[in-house]
Amino acid sequence: MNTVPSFSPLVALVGNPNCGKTALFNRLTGARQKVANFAGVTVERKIGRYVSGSGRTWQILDLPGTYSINASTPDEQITQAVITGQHQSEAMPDALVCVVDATNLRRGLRIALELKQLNLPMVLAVNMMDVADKRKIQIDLNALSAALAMPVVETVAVRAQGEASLLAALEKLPLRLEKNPPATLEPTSALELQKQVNQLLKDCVNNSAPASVWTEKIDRIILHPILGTALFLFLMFLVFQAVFSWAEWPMEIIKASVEGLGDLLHENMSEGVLRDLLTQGIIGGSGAVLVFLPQIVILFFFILVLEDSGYLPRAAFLLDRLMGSVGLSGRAFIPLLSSFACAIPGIMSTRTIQNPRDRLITIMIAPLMTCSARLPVYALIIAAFIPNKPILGILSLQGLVLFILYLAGILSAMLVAWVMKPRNKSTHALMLELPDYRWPNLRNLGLGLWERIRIFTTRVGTIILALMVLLWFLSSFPGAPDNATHPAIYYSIAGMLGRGLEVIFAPIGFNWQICIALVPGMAAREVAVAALGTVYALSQHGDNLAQTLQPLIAQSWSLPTALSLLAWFVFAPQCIATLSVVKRETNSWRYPLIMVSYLFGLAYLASFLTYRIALFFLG
Ligand SMILES: Nc1nc2c(ncn2[C@@H]2O[C@H](COP(=O)(O)OP(=O)(O)OP(=O)(O)O)[C@@H](O)[C@H]2O)c(=O)[nH]1
Ligand SMILES: [Mg+2]
Repeated sequence: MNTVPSFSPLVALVGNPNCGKTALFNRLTGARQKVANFAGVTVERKIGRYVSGSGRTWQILDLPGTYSINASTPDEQITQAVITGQHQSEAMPDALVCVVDATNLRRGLRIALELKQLNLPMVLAVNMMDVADKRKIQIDLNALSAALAMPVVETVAVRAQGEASLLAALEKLPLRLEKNPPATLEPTSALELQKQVNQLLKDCVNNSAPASVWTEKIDRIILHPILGTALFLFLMFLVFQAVFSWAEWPMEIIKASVEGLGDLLHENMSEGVLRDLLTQGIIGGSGAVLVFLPQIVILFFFILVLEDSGYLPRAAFLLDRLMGSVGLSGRAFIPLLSSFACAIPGIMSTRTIQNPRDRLITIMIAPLMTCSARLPVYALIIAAFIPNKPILGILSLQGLVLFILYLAGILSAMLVAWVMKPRNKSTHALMLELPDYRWPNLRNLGLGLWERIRIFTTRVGTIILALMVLLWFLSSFPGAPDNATHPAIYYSIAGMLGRGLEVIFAPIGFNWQICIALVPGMAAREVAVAALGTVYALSQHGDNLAQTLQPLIAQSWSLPTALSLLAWFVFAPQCIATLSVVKRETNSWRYPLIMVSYLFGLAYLASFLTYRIALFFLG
């Protein structure tokens, strides 16, 4: 009988940022952690496992990339703490896999030499060998292995079986069952390290080919102050145009299916509470959000392509001056850009910012970047109130309005950053790595989009659904009195709440139906759309249920109200999940509280001005 080894070693993947650690981790463990072509993608430790041929279970730890084991940023500190056994909740690893980028060995070998001092069993994985081969970089793995006195393997983390050699090397690694005591590091001088690296490169690497020619050529345009900036603006604009024009027909299909389902239930079920709950509460509510799936997918398509191509750090360079003028560090660019997807990963990736004050400012303004959950709200109101007419022949007016809303968020963020900026701040040059351009990996792109579809539909099917059922009950009971002049919802618990809130929000043009929707909208912003769907489905007299949300609000809101609501959502105090992440990252309640209050204030002010000005001009 075979005995299965019971000891499951903990192996940590360590190395420079952007060398492919997470790609390897995903390959080994079947996980789907985020992989992208810029430094600082992974900012927290992630654990996974795989079972090797011998039956042994290995625990694999993916860590944030680091340039040296002497950490300077909060994400690097995590890596340092884990590998030296000082992390509070993580045991010291039993072995290390040092991942290096074959096209950037000079930097990779530096950290390999540093890690070697920890005296842990270690394998060197020379990754990106496909790229190195193309560039005719020859690496003598045997010589490197002999010089470093450790197994050296080549890997291609983006190719099937690209990790096989690493698995084989791990199996052969002599592992001790008892843990080493935490190592005390004796820092080697930078000069000494450099000397050793130079020697290794001389003995083991034959690199006569120049660096990527393509990258240099493309950069001449993309990093050009005028051409590059124009291209950046064009790209951003393209995204918003695409969100509206490409999404049209898939949205029609979803809308028709949702409506068809509603009609089917309405016709085939007998009248009663259950039918109302299903058609008005669930289909009217969750269905109203589901329609926006295509727009979300298109937005993420662009984000993922930009992330994987290597464009993002370049955009950070282009905008560094502009950001510096309001006191933001160029490093804030990527966290802020990620916040367009969702503020939560954006806020987490501020861990790559070294200066605590810079980091705090970035956290505080991250929610002003329009997250994808707000897209349904914008899209709903824009589609209902902004005519779908072309301007200058090619641009759509709806896309332009969406662009302006995003821009309004960005400009207010810069204003807030400027207000928070320390007055005597010395500016320092932006040090960011520019990775080589890469074709976005199709599998990655597909997985990334699938992940988004899954997250979105899960939200529709769980939190939004649950809230809509609750809202439906609150909006249906108690029923209308006998002499009712309004629809029943007006007299319900939710109706009373909405009418109470209307006192506060009437000056900015919100009716009681909108006020009801604002409350569950705090759980997640797209819920506001679902809630409007339910509330308006219930506000209907008689049997004209077939009407979907968009024509309903077009009939019942004035244009100033619609504009005011758009302005509200540029600032709309963020969802509870964001606040709890701010609490965690800043370690206090102070900043989430400041954040809610200042955003609420700004939202109210912006809506008030918008409403009043619109009333003045539009009557
Ligand atoms: N061609 C090629 N690309 C690779 C390989 N390994 C990783 N990549 C790509 O390199 C980029 C960086 O990969 P990640 O796995 O995110 O790198 P990381 O080391 O986890 O980076 P951080 O989390 O920022 O420290 C991605 O665009 C990957 O698709 C490889 O072997 N060959
Ligand atoms: Mg990573």
